[in-house]
Amino acid sequence: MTVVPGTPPVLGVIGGSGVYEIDGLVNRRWVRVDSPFGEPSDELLMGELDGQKLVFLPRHGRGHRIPPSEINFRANIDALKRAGVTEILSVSAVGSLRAHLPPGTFVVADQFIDRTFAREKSFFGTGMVAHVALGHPVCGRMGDAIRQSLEALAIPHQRGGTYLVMEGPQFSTVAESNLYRSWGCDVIGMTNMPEAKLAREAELCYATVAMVTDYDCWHPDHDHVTVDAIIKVLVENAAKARALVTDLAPRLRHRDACCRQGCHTALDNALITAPEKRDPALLAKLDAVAGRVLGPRG
Ligand SMILES: CSC[C@H]1O[C@H](OP(=O)(O)O)[C@H](O)[C@@H]1O
Ligand SMILES: Nc1ncnc2[nH]cnc12
Repeated sequence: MTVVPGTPPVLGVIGGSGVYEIDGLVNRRWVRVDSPFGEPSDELLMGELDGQKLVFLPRHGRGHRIPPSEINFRANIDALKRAGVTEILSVSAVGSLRAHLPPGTFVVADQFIDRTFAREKSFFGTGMVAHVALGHPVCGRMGDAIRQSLEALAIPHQRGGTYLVMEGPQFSTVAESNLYRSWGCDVIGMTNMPEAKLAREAELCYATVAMVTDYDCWHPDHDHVTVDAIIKVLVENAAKARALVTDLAPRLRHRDACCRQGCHTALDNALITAPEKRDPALLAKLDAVAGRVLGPRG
């Protein structure tokens, strides 16, 4: 769907570890959405929250079936775009790389360092090359609204922070954890890249709420990170995340034009392949992601 001035926002929520459902949705239904990029993680849960259209996708699938490296991020973002989503809230569990960010803190991350290496990272490729800007990888307008919600709900938080994305599925070594700290990173997780890159290519606003579940292994009192310890905090964080979505949805309802930061027009100056050299098969797959600039049939 092309975002034109006056198009009402449709909020997409990608739920991470511990967030497999959304409370309070009316007219809720799970809908299968096919993508030319393969299988999304699950069906999409559609409904309305306080009058705001919302589409929810559990990143690992219901029951947490899919590990980080096997998530089909392209299919997920493409399916959300096909479902009409215009802005994405990504909710993620992370480890803390900073003493002042204890478990239970929510970080509205605004930068990423992408250390993943085994994932498809672009919708584009041979036959249709594109280079989108990523200096500011998240939507600042959404970040402002998220901060308002976190303040209203009295959830301890930090606005801004760098999220190191590792391949996983194993947690880091102490040497890696200390390296990432020396790079100035604040939190560590396994999923927000290439998700944020693909959202930008698909001209969707994207914002991350990174919920701290543990101090990563650099911390002298936390020699090992364990799933058991994480899950305990995760359950508490997940309840707060659902409250956050409920508070945030109406705050995002009013947008009378495309995103001021340019998220909805990211492809305007990104396409480089000469029209006569473009691959029709790839163009056909890009109908949803890049239909605004390529036309619905490329
Ligand atoms: C359950 S701990 C590790 C797991 O949790 C995070 O996932 P998500 O970002 O989807 O909440 C982390 O990236 C790992 O995939
Ligand atoms: N310490 C950690 N490292 C990577 N991903 C995580 N998700 C939650 N805690 C994490």
